[in-house]
Amino acid sequence: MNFRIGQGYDVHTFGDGDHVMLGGVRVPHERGIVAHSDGDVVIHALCDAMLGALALGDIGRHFPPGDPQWKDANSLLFLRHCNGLIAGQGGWRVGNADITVVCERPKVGPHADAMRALLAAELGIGLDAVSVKATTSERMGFTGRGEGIAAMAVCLLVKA
Ligand SMILES: Nc1ccn([C@@H]2O[C@H](COP(=O)(O)O)[C@@H](O)[C@H]2O)c(=O)n1
Ligand SMILES: C[C@@]1(CO)OP(=O)(O)OP(=O)(O)OC[C@H]1O
Repeated sequence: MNFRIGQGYDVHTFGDGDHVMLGGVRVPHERGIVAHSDGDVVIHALCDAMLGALALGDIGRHFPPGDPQWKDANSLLFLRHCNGLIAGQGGWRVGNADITVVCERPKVGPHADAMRALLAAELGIGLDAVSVKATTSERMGFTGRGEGIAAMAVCLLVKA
């Protein structure tokens, strides 16, 4: 078995709106997200981790932020594309992924299992191979002040 590891990080600011997309799940919130796509920081961080594991650049290289075709795009499209990309590099797949969301609110915990199920299904891997966690910043910094939301992802790619 061959292994590669990658990490990813993404941040978006809160803006007008009534929900945030996290891990493909619509989470009700009194703010929305400012982004070119749907601004799903969980998926963006995961895509960057998958791309990084094979040194394939980053999400902005594959889906340029100025490209109108990605306006309001569902980020699951990006994940599907990245999963196909790594498979096409000789048969890599995600062995497991571990994601941490950083925000004071919304509460992520009640939605984490739905995110895990969606991401695992999209990647074609087991539920136990996808972890979604959350933490606050104890009211410090930009996430602590509620200005934005961040996510970090680590993933292991495996190939027989
Ligand atoms: N947006 C968030 C933030 C945190 N949680 C859950 O609360 C726990 C405690 O967070 P601390 O930052 O005080 O350590 C954390 O372990 C998560 O279970 C959450 O669901 N959503
Ligand atoms: C996802 C893309 C797609 O245009 O744009 P955004 O939704 O703004 O997200 P970001 O993580 O800032 O940049 C990456 C872009 O590829």
